[in-house]
Amino acid sequence: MAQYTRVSGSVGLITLQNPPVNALSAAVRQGIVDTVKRALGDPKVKSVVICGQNGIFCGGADIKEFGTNMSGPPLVPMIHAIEAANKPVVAAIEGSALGGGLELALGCHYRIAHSKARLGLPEVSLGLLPAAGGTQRLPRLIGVPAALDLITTGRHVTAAEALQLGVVDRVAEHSTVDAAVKFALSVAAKSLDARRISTYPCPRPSDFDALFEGAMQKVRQSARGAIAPVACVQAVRAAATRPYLQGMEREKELMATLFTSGQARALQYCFFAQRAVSKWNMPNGARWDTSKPRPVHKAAVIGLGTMGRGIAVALAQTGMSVVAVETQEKQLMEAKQAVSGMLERGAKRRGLTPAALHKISYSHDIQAVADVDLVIEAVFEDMALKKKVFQQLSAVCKPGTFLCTNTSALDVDHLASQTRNPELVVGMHFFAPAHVMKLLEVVYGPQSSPQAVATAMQLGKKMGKVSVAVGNCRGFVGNRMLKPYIEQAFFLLEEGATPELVDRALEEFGFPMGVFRMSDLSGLDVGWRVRKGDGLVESGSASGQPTRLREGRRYSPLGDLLCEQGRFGQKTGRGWYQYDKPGSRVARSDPWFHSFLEEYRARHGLVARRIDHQEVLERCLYVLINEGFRILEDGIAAGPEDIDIIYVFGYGWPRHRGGPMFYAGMVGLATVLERLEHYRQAHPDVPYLQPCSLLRRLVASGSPPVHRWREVIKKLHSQL
Ligand SMILES: CC/C=C/CC(=O)SCCNC(=O)CCNC(=O)[C@H](O)C(C)(C)COP(=O)(O)OP(=O)(O)OC[C@H]1O[C@@H](n2cnc3c(N)ncnc32)[C@H](O)[C@@H]1OP(=O)(O)O
Repeated sequence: MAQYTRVSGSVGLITLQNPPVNALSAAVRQGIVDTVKRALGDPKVKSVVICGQNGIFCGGADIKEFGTNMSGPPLVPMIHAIEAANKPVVAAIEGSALGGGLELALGCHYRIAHSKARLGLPEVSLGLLPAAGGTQRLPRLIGVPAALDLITTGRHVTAAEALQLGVVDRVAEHSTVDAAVKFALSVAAKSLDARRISTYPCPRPSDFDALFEGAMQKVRQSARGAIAPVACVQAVRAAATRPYLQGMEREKELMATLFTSGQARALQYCFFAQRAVSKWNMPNGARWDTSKPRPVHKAAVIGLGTMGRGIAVALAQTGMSVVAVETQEKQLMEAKQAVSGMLERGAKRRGLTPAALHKISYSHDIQAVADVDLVIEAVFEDMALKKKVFQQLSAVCKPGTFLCTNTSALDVDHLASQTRNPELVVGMHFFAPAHVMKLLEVVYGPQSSPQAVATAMQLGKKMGKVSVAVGNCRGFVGNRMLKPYIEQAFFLLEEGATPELVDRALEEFGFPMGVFRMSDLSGLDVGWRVRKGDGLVESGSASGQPTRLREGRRYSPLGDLLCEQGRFGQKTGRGWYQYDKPGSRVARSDPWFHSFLEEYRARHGLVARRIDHQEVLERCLYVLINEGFRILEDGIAAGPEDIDIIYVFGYGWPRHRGGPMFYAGMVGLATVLERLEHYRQAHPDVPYLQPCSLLRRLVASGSPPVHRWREVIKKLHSQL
């Protein structure tokens, strides 16, 4: 809806009203059409201001309407009518002007933004393009290079940057509506000839062809198969090469392809899934809206290895006081330097002074954490060591301190049992580098209090993370699903694939790195240590031939054999690939590994066969998805959205494919089930290929869309 009033005698004030973000729903669009008509027809009104209720101008088109039978007046003629008005129309931008919201403002003759407002055309992140004239007006207003940047990245700009770019005419420090009304009074009698952006010529840069070729190359590289960024470049190119109305036709044509695409559905699903995971609930009924977090003013990090350093940086950047503890003097000194460097670089990037530097105090004594509100333990991944740390923390910390562990797989309940107050213990599983990666798994056990979960979730949000609450099990959600995925990749090598082939298939699917390049980056020794701990590793050099079965299950010792040779990946300059030197990042095919693989196959009587990309994807991805269904069945994740967000934000799953569970729905659950059954028959010694009963049940109930899986899961749990 839109409210109409007349203010200051001659200004028609139109207020968009659709909480929480004044999205342009059918009712709002109708409201704008009606109120604009009223203002233009009122002889007492000499100029018009459009603003939004509750301090936010407009969050764009109503995304919930996409995929429905959209009714109500369309945006394009509505904005044209505003631009064509014979009375000045001023947009008063507070909070956000995004997508269709900014396009509406670009149709106005003037734009005034509050200094804290943010503006942008984020349609690309929803698999769309700004199709209400955004791709045609913005380049005319601010030039092609700047428009290309904003439209292809979807980034939000501050009011200051918007002013510098020429997106807005003025920035207001106090009431934007008051400033806009005052301004509207002052321009009431002025000619509008030079204020209609669609009439501007689009400036044609001298390096036109190189600019567009470069832009196209850039989006193709970074988009990894996403179609919207490519369409955005094409639409802006049309602005620079065609008259306005023809450009609008091209914009419409490109949007038509995007609007109904699977990628747009996937990206819009991700938008809502990201918001859904913040509304967490636990199997015991505790929920986000009934559990109050406790404020954290001072936090501590124990252990300043790579993870601890990143966590300390992320904590300090929230502005809170941080105590960083490392018992080894040398490591402490190195960490101090590294953390300061990270904070300084971070502040420089954001154009700030590194105030967070002074928020961190360092100590080698665990007693230093006595007065903190929350501790994050990030010592070496070793249960005995972590147990000891938790016993100490329980004795040292003031009553009520939350004790969190950054373990990536160990049993959080077991650590909780080492403390006097297990209800205060949760996992906070960060991803490396912890100050950069957006994902945080908040792991609760049966004893974790709702307040502990709420506090960890809120702290994660404060640290800029996308936090997902998950239950406690080996590897939690992300790493638990990764295990069968990696295992399949190893098996594919045994059967005839190469690391290059497997990685290419996964990278063409959209992962930034295939499984082997990723393994080289994170270090082969990490998994080796875990497998050793699990008693899976048999020494190959001693027996000459480690077996390929463990307790009746197929096992590939390939990773163990490479580790025995000291091939730990990038850090040693050798892994699944070779590198120019230790630490170098460019993976090159390694003839040594290829002959090693051939010898290995010969030794085990394995005959290499031709493996294609489809098999790589089906085996690696469907087995990971199958484990996702088991996780849902076990109640470790509350819904498919939680799993998808973990994979999109923590594991490089291509966002335009919506996350593994959404992808399964797109492929068709019956197809996933059939292919798993097929591979299970071919590999009866791989239990992970056994389709999970939830998947069978979903297929039996007609493969409902992903947003209806929770009903089936609920029914399943109530029957258990
Ligand atoms: C015809 C096709 C035309 C397309 C052009 C477009 O305009 S496409 C839409 C472009 N707009 C966007 O992409 C903006 C999306 N929204 C945001 O980025 C943020 O919500 C915000 C506006 C910056 C506000 O952020 P904040 O953190 O304050 O709130 P939330 O993100 O949690 O959102 C609050 C609730 O509002 C819902 N919501 C937000 N934007 C929209 C929208 N455009 N349409 C519908 N719903 C929207 C969001 O889902 C939250 O809902 P809850 O139910 O409370 O979870």
